[in-house]
Amino acid sequence: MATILKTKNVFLTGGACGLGKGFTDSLLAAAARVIFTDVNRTAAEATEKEFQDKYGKDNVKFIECDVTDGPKFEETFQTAISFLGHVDLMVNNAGMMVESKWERMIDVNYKGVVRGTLMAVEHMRQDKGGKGGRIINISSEAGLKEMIFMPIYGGTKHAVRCFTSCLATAPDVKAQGIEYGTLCPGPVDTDLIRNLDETKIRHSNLMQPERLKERTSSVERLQEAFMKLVLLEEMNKAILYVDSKEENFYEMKANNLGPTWPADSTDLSSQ
Ligand SMILES: NC(=O)c1ccc[n+]([C@@H]2O[C@H](COP(=O)([O-])OP(=O)(O)OC[C@H]3O[C@@H](n4cnc5c(N)ncnc54)[C@H](O)[C@@H]3O)[C@@H](O)[C@H]2O)c1
Ligand SMILES: CCCCC[C@H](O)/C=C/C=C\C/C=C\C/C=C\CCCC(=O)O
Repeated sequence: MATILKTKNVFLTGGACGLGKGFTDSLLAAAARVIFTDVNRTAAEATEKEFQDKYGKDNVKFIECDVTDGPKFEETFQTAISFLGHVDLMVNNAGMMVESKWERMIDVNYKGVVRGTLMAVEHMRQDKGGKGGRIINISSEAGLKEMIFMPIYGGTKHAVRCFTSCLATAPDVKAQGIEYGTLCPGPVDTDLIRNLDETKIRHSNLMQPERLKERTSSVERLQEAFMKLVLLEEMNKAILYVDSKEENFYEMKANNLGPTWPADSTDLSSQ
């Protein structure tokens, strides 16, 4: 795997725990170099040490940064560029699911992803002197369907999917030399879905823990799906939906989800 990674210099948000930690592990195992951020310093420092021992000190570094803090996020991204030379894979993963903290959740889950994406685009775009690259944003099954338990979380995840797919189908995408992909996991066994009470989701009395358990994937399964996305020969417009019930992953393309307007504006760029 080490030799076929197109993108080796990675910036990932929310890498201390859960999926972000899993994705970082898989990228490092494939010989990438990763800078990851998080707000949880204690967990992140333990993760940094674990990965530095496993993959070498020069290959992974943690920088404390909250994705809702614009100036700090910008400064952290510039530090990452100095450390790596350039960033060619941006993974906007940091997220939370606490319906009662809905303003914070919109800031983290949507504004944090938009901020990270726009920063990476400015750095990567070949039509402005960059080297190109890939941007993967983490949405959710709740970004594809309406889930009564999580209307605001789901709204942020629909927004992430829509935003990413709009950029992927824009007329200047080829000139930018950037590919945009979205990962949409169903429930995964991380802290995000533990202790689901009324502060975290709505109608928690209707949530049947055994049914949730049946539908829950392991972090390892999501690592496999993530690497499938990373290793696609052509990734632009890909939306990878991971359902725990199926053996396979569902790969969709941005404009397979429904009509877009214009139908696909990337076609307009060649006219
Ligand atoms: N676990 C699931 O069922 C599931 C399903 C679909 C999508 N997702 C998405 O996957 C992503 C990762 O979630 P997870 O399940 O690993 O959750 P998690 O809670 O285990 O990990 C999230 C990480 O993000 C960090 N983080 C939170 N707010 C941050 C901020 N403002 N700035 C920087 N870092 C921050 C946390 O400290 C934590 O380390 C999220 O975007 C989540 O919405 C999770
Ligand atoms: C409550 C799980 C939160 C997971 C959030 C994550 O982003 C993924 C969401 C995708 C689907 C979650 C939707 C519903 C939960 C699944 C099964 C619950 C079964 C509920 C029941 O029938 O009791």
